[in-house]
Amino acid sequence: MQDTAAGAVKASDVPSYVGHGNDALGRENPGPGKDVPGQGKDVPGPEKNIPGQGNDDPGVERDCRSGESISRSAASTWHAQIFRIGEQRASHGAYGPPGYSPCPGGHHGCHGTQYVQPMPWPYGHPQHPHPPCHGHPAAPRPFAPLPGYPPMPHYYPSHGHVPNVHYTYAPHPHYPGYYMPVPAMPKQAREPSSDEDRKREKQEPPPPAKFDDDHWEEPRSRTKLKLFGEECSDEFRQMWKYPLSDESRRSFAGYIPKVLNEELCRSFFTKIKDSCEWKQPEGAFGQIPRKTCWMVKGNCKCKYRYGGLEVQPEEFPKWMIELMEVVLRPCGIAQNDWPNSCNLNLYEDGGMTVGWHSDDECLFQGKFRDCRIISLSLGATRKFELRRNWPEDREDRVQRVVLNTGDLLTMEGMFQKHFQHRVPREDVKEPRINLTWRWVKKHIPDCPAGRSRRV
Ligand SMILES: O=C(O)CCC(=O)C(=O)O
Ligand SMILES: [Fe+2]
Repeated sequence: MQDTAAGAVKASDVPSYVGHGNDALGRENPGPGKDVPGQGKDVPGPEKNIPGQGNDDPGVERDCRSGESISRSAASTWHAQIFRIGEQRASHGAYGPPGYSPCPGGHHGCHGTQYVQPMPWPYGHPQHPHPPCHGHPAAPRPFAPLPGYPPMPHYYPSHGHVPNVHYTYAPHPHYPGYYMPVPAMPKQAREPSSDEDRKREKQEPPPPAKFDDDHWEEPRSRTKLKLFGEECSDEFRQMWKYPLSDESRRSFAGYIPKVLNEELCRSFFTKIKDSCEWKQPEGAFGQIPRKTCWMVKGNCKCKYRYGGLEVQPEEFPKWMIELMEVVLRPCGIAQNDWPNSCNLNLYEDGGMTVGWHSDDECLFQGKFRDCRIISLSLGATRKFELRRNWPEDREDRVQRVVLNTGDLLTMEGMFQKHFQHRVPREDVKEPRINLTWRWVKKHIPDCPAGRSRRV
């Protein structure tokens, strides 16, 4: 693919105004255009004036783990709005959009005092080569895929493999053949299906190809996928429940209440809370609304990257091995096959959350093959919700599992491809810790654990 006028995309070039809104803590995310190259930081972004997309939208819903918020209305329309800046500027004629001073430069044909007619091309387009000026934001520039990343044939509603950025590609609306990075597009909950929702649904990205008329994925009878609840020893088999068993999508969520007794829950909770080096990193839209820690086995050096943030690995401490011995027993996994990583979250109270997302990062390969994730909850009771990416008729409900201290939950099969999950905000005062054990299947290129695996 040839390079564009804008050159190859760097993570820092990715427009930061997409998916804006309030974050989970009610703060304003960076407004549109604030980081647009060549544009002053204090320039108000034009989308602030777009009805239904303002930061005061009551329907704000946080999505993806970067902590960003996307209002229901905005989330489905921001894709179109990426390029609305140019159109909006033009439609405001001589005076520019509200909040912008007229352009004294008078660029004939585009905007300012000499405005003649709408300019259909954004800044940066060969037909519109002006630099941004006087508060008129630069329109987003076209992006070529990163070197080594083939263009995606169509929009895919999940995380692209752009290092360190939780982005995917969408075809550029003005440059045929070019693709631009956009944040993972969250699917909207389908419960209230208004006309508006239905209209939006039409714009939604196409679902992946199905295996056959009746199955999204190759059925388990052929792939031989075994669930934890089937592989475990007899003494545990009765304990397993599968609140989600979607054979067509080969996606499952398993559950065992109280794999740890109260005393163990309390002692592990205190140990983990006090000994972890909790971080609250900045994602693409500000600090994430929870604390986190990423632990790995042995010499693995894989960082955990999602939502534009990166968490450095810490080696499994002694208590982790002790905890895994207890928690993984009902899963029937031999110690040699234990998960090699664990993501830990600390929710200090009900205001701390994780938004709709899938654990579909490249490390775990969950979008491409069966993937198992085992989660343990400690401390406050919180709700865990899940929803389908591509619901069919009568499949449109969000499902909910209430997770108490000591409860185990699993996500198995192709769950990360077909489902999203979240822990929503709640009126809870007490803290909760969650551990999710995972198998890193694809180590980062310089990771010694990846190298030794291949030898
Ligand atoms: O806290 C939970 O139960 C879920 C955490 C989670 O989804 C994650 O860490 O990816
Ligand atoms: Fe997750």
